Amino acid sequence: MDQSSRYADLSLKEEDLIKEGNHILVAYKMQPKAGHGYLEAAAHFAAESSTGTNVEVSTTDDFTKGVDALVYFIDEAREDMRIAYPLELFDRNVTDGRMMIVSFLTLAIGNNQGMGDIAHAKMIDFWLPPRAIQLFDGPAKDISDLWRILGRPIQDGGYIAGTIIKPKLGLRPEPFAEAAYQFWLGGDFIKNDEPQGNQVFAPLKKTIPLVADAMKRAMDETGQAKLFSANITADDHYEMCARADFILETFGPDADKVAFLVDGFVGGPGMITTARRQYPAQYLHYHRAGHGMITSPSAKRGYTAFVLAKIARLQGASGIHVGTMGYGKMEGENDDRIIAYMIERDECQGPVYYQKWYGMKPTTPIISGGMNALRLPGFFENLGHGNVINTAGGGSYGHIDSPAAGAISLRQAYECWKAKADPIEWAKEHKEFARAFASFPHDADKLYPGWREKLQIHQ
Ligand SMILES: O=C(COP(=O)(O)O)[C@H](O)[C@H](O)COP(=O)(O)O
Ligand SMILES: [Mg+2]
Repeated sequence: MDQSSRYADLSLKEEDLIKEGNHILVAYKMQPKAGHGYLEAAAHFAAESSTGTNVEVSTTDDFTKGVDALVYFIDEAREDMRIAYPLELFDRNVTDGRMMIVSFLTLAIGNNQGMGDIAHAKMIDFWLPPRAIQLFDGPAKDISDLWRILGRPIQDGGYIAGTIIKPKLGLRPEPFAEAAYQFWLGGDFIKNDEPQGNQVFAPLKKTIPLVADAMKRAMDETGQAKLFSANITADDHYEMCARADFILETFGPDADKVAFLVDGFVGGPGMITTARRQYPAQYLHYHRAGHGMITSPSAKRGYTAFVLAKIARLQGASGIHVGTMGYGKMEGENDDRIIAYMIERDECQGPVYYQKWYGMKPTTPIISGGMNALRLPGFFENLGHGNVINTAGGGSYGHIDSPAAGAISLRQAYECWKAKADPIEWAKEHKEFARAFASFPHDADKLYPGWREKLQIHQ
């Protein structure tokens, strides 16, 4: 059945839809299956994503038609399909009238992902009108809160040197806390790796008090504040809150230095929102492990990493991983910097839409995955600033001198980039940075050929 007379209106202009502000606009890369016309398939897609199904139903009335999603633009050659979703379509909370991201996802990227006449469709961008921005929680805490704790300026407070406790699993409580202490002697921020929680060999109730003690000792030793991002991920929100409450109580007077890490992609929006609403005084760290199943450029369905990050800001993530833009071990490209810009700025051009955030707090780009001091100068150069949290697991615990030396090498890499210095020259004056060359010789060979001779290292 061709539904294009009802679910498509190509006379609608994007700029008018934006001016009027009554719709959420969504851009997809869509290809119908062979034998299906583009507009016909697009209209069916819009029907299935809003009020319709594949046949006319007798219960439809005139009001229903007023909340249809409408295809307003197609460019078949570029697989470009854009749909306007009326705001009224989206489910709102009974308790406080706010919007929920689950409703956006069930409509805009729900059933339409498994339709018989669609070969593939991937969401590449979306635009929210001012009213929708008002109706999402947004972050409660942001990077300026961390800078304040670290005693830095709350604007442009700069690079936060972090790590992930490694090995990923298999440390018992004492060695775990010792690994944390060793890094904190040189660095600012530690996060649980995303699968670390309450394994039988490292019970949370035994590990966390030791980590809190390690933090205290490291702060006494260095005279600096330290930060810990604790994983509270759990299927059951009562379990999640039990973990969070125990952690806050245990850190006691240092509880302001605790962030909560939630595995938000596998755990889902409910987990993020529960953490956001139950603990608005804590920095909320969104770990996105698993996202590659749909965001990978090789995946033709789902949505992009850019879309995921934008969703995370709406939900209230204080920070989310944005990859390493081609400088680390995970998939990514230099121009992924647009992901960081969209979540940290008050307005920004996305791949399709120009989004204004109307003062919603920013979400920190968290840079993680195979990073070390040698890779950082290029990374900062590409991004254009260093106001990020960077967690380098291997880059810290893989430093041949110590985790503290690893941490110091990261900060020196940031200082090197800020000074616009040549990394080899910088290494001559900065020992820990120099020792990163010997620690990660494959990277050194690739990024700084001839480094051995120039630094007079013979091994
Ligand atoms: O454990 C790590 C990094 O460890 P290491 O620093 O030793 O590589 C993170 O889970 C990845 O960063 C996830 O990727 P992303 O940040 O892209 O989501
Ligand atoms: Mg990890």
